[in-house]
Amino acid sequence: MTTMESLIGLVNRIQRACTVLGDYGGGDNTFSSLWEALPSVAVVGGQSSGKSSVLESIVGRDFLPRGSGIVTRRPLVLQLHKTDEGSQEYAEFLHLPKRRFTDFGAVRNEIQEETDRITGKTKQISPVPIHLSIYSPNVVNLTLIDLPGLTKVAVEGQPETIVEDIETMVRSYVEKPNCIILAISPANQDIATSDAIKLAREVDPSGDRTFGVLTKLDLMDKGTNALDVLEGRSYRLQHPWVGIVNRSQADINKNVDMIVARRKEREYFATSPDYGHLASKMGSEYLAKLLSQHLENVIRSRIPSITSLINKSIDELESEMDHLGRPIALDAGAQLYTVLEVCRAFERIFKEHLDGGRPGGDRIYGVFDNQLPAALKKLPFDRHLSLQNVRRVVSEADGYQPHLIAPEQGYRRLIEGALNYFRGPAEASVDAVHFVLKELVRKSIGETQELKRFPTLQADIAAAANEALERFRDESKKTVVRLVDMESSYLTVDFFRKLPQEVENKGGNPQAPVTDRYGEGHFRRIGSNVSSYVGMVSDTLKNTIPKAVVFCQVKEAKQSLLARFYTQLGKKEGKQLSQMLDEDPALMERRQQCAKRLELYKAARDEIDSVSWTR
Ligand SMILES: Nc1nc2c(ncn2[C@@H]2O[C@H](COP(=O)(O)OP(=O)(O)OP(=O)(O)O)[C@@H](O)[C@H]2O)c(=O)[nH]1
Repeated sequence: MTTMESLIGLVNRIQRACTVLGDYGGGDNTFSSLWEALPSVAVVGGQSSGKSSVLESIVGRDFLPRGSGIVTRRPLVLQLHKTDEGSQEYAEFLHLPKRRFTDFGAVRNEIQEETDRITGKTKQISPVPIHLSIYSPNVVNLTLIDLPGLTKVAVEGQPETIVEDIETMVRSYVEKPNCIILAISPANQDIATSDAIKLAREVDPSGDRTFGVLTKLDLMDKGTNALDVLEGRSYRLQHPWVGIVNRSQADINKNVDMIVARRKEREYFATSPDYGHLASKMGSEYLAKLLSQHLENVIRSRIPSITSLINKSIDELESEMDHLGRPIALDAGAQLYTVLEVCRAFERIFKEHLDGGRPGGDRIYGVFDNQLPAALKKLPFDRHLSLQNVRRVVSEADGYQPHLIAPEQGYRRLIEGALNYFRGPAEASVDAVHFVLKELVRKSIGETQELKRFPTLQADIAAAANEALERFRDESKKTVVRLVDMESSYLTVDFFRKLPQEVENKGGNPQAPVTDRYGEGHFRRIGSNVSSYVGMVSDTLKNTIPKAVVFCQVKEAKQSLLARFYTQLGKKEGKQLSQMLDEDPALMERRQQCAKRLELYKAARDEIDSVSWTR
């Protein structure tokens, strides 16, 4: 008994948790349904087949709404809990957890009102179940789901589609492989025309999970009996048919007590000439026990697959939660911590791009190894040091008094003019590296998983990093321009000392005319001297510009890309921090749903663990 109570109770508790979280099968299919994995008994029957009467008889109480038209418009999950003999009967609704109903007339009203609460007075139907638990010594442990009666015509006030809507809803329950179908048919109607059997045959052709119930045996025409059905000859099912005699309308009007009705039913079968030999397997009490036992067996056999579904779902949900990121705490300290964590993750990735491990850093070397030398090579020194220009510059520098030995001023002007050209490639290298760094920031932001959920913080980090890169660029430009300026501020004396003297040069050729001093050869020599001096400077800058760029931009970016951002962060208030951690609403919603599901599955796992002795 303990086992039975606990197993059915276990499924009851999980079912209730499912309903609270909006899982009642069907509907939202972004998550696998736990509800659908749980075995349940659904009661199906045509209108007036005696469905309500069977349920009330199993419970031993009048508690279902009555009336014309479609009364049951939401599934009613009826959980029966057997209590000790002599204890008081009471009912409880899941939606009114603190209230105990001892008056079953009030239960009936509450079912009606709760139905209307969701469906309105429009007489629509809704798949959201009402959960009712009944605690009584007169019940067996069993869970039944009462569904709207199958109908053929809509009555006044009901939408035209109701006939189809009801069938769709009932079908959505009974087609699930874990659903046990309690198919109610009246004996005073041809079984071939039974709505319940028609539907059961469709969804469970082997009859494995269908229990046939025949009501109104007492209303059959005199001289006829239902033995062909009850003995499985008319329509064969894997489980034996159960015949029932409920209270007649007259009994209901006279308020015949349910317990009395049960006794009368027992007597009916015991004394019936037709069914006497089946008496021990007929009646609503027998039906309740049969179902309870069967449900327990099914649950026991399903526990391993339910457990594995739960474990699989927990794994999936946890990995999705990891992917979505855990929820952020509300206090400023924790928020600051989160922001810093995310920033560090970004910085780590950015550094990997520079130091290797991730691609991109090599493009900076590309600037130094290709772009800069190529740009230096392309500088228009040929033009600047053309014979014509050398002569012009030197003559202009000399003024009215041509130089006597060497054109000191001319040299200086030519060299200064040439050195100015180096600014271009120097600044271009700074810009090129700046763009590489900027691109790496963009890439790193994209690659920081932790940042994906915070679009605002993402934009803040991007802005702070780019602002820092701009600053580094300015500093770097100043430095490289300074390197160039330094070259013109003081020329390398050694170079000129080592230059062969023109006079000595001509020593080998004493006949050379003195006028040559102002001739072509003279200026060509000047040009060539300046050119080799500039070549030497070019070689120096080819080495020093990269040093300056790395020092001012690359190293700074590695060390203090977000330094200012961190300082500003320290001054921020809780509200500003939470604005930074503003998440994408769709993502928040998804996380909330995942968290809720995870809670459900974990609760279900705990429930199952708590009855571990079932194995
Ligand atoms: N004599 C007799 N009457 C029955 C029996 N079962 C049900 N009835 C009567 O048949 C009528 C319909 O029974 P319900 O239990 O309300 O049937 P239902 O399938 O719930 O009907 P709806 O709620 O209208 O869909 C009632 O007047 C019952 O008293 C039975 O076995 N014998």
